[in-house]
Amino acid sequence: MNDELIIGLVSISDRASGGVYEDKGIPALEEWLVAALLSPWRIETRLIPDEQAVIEKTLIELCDSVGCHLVLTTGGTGPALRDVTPEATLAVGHKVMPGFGEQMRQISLHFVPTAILSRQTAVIRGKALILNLPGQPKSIKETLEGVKDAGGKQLVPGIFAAVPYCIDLIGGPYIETDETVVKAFRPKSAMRPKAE
Ligand SMILES: Nc1ncnc2c1ncn2[C@@H]1O[C@H](COP(=O)(O)OP(=O)(O)OP(=O)(O)O)[C@@H](O)[C@H]1O
Ligand SMILES: Nc1nc2c(c(=O)[nH]1)N[C@H]1C(S)=C(S)[C@@H](COP(=O)(O)O)O[C@H]1N2
Repeated sequence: MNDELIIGLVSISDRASGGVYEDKGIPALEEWLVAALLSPWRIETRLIPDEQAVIEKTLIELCDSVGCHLVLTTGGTGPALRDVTPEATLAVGHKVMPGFGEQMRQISLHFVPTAILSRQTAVIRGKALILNLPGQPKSIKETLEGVKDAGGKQLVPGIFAAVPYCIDLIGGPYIETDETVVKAFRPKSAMRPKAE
């Protein structure tokens, strides 16, 4: 089916990939996507260590060979010596998309003061959008969905709000979301009537 969104999920963790602890990154990403996406999608997953060459090779394979439209990474974006996910992402990108990292830090500051230690970025490689998310499994939902008050009112939009239109612009499938999880923003001219 050619309107199916192919999503690469990459968990970058020395300890999870080495079997020291169970990987919670990929399950957290998948669980969030199940709740958020209404249009057809499938995932390709990779669990790898914090090695720049391995991260670059994995991102290139997912974009160029698997044909992912969207690649979400988790982990390796802090200041520690082995945290090199942003460097690998920038090395394989054709265009830098700095707004995603800026928005993630805005969101995360509502949860932790150490959000300023995060170096998440995003790039376009060919027809794929690659997005870095923080490593803490709970931060995946926080950054994708944004900040809501106790009544569910959106205070700061999540970064996923901008993903469907970005994928439209790079020639990928039309993504529809569950608005109670995340509302996709598109200009009126780019909206399609909702499927009944
Ligand atoms: N894939 C994962 N599964 C479960 N917990 C994780 C995972 N990645 C990170 N975490 C948790 O989030 C914290 C911050 O993530 P970060 O990417 O900075 O990991 P780290 O401290 O560099 O260690 P490692 O690369 O070995 O996971 C970790 O210390 C760990 O508690
Ligand atoms: N939403 C959210 N963002 C967050 C965090 C968090 O707990 N929640 N942790 C911060 C911390 S402590 C660090 S070091 C950076 C980088 O995280 P990473 O190395 O796990 O990718 O993300 C930050 N962003």
